[in-house]
Formats: sequence, structure tokens, C-alpha cells
Amino acid sequence: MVVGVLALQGSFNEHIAALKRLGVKGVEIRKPDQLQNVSSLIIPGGESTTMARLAEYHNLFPALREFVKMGKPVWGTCAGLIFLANKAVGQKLGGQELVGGLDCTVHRNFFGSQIQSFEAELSVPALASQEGGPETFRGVFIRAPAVLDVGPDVDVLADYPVPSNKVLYSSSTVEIQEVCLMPF
Ligand SMILES: NC(=O)CC[C@H](N)C(=O)O
Repeated sequence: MVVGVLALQGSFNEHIAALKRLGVKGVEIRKPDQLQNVSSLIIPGGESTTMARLAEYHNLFPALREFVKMGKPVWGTCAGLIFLANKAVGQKLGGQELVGGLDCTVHRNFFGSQIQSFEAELSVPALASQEGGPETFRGVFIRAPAVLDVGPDVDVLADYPVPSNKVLYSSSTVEIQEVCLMPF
């Protein structure tokens, strides 16, 4: 199995290294036609506005949308999740293009600036029941987005109740920042 990792900006090296630890080959994707050589894709964390500008420059959006539309599995981490959301708020002036496909609204930089980044132990029951792993997962929220709402076909694997000192916006709970988009 070969997994494509969008390699425009951000933590693509770390994702390829994580795949390697699992015995899976990850290949860097920078051009639209390279998507034809992979059956699944990871869009890593980073800075989604910069990543979107680079994706526009390399004319990647149509091929990425087509990839999602074909129902191929796509994983989005942080900025990658923002790419996959159908709707984003808190964008820089002028907005940014999205790939879309994941029926949710995402809020960029929900928790504030880089210095407000934090880690939290999340309860993820499906890890134990479906994967035979531990029931918790250490979530790392680096200038993280929050998922404000999801459509009826989205399975939420974990959520994180926002402590009152971290609430900058009017939502009492938000969902885990990392979402795996399965074929649908
Ligand atoms: N860790 C991350 O990927 C942060 C995402 C970043 N705040 C953005 O808007 O793109």
C-alpha cells in the first residue's frame, strides 16, 4: 500500500515517518498527476492559508476535489482538516479555498494564538473497541481548529469539552481536531 502525503508545507515529513513506523510507504504529493499513483491521501498539519496558496499555485484543487469525490480515503490533520471541511470560519481576509467533502464547519485558530497551544488526554472508545488499543489518546492542539458542527453522516470518534478559560467563541463543546474521512 502506498499512501500519498500532500507535501506543500507543514508536517509532511512527520506523517511520512509515522507511516514508515507502521510499515507503510508514504510518498510526497506536490503535483496533480501524482495523485493518480496513490489510493489514499493524508493532508498534514501546518498553516492552511499558506498551504491553500501553494495548492492554488500548483493547480492542485481540482485534482484534490476529484480524489475526494471518488470516495478515496483522505485523512486531514489540523490544517488538513480545515482543507477538508465544507465550511470554514475565522479565515484571513479574502478567505481561502477549501477542498471540502467533510460535512462540517471548522473554526480556524479557535483556541487563540500559538502560545495558547496545549495537550489533553482524550477519551476515544473506538480505539479500544475497534482497534484493540488504549481507550485514550493524547491530543496535541497546536493553534488548533475546532469543529463547530457536523452533518448527520459524520461519525465523531471523540470530543473535547472546552474548559471555560479556553472558550473564546460561543460554543461549549468542540470535537477532536483530527478527523479521518472515510469513503462515503
Ligand atoms: N496545527 C495546525 O495545523 C494549525 C492550523 C492553523 N492554525 C491553520 O489555520 O492553518
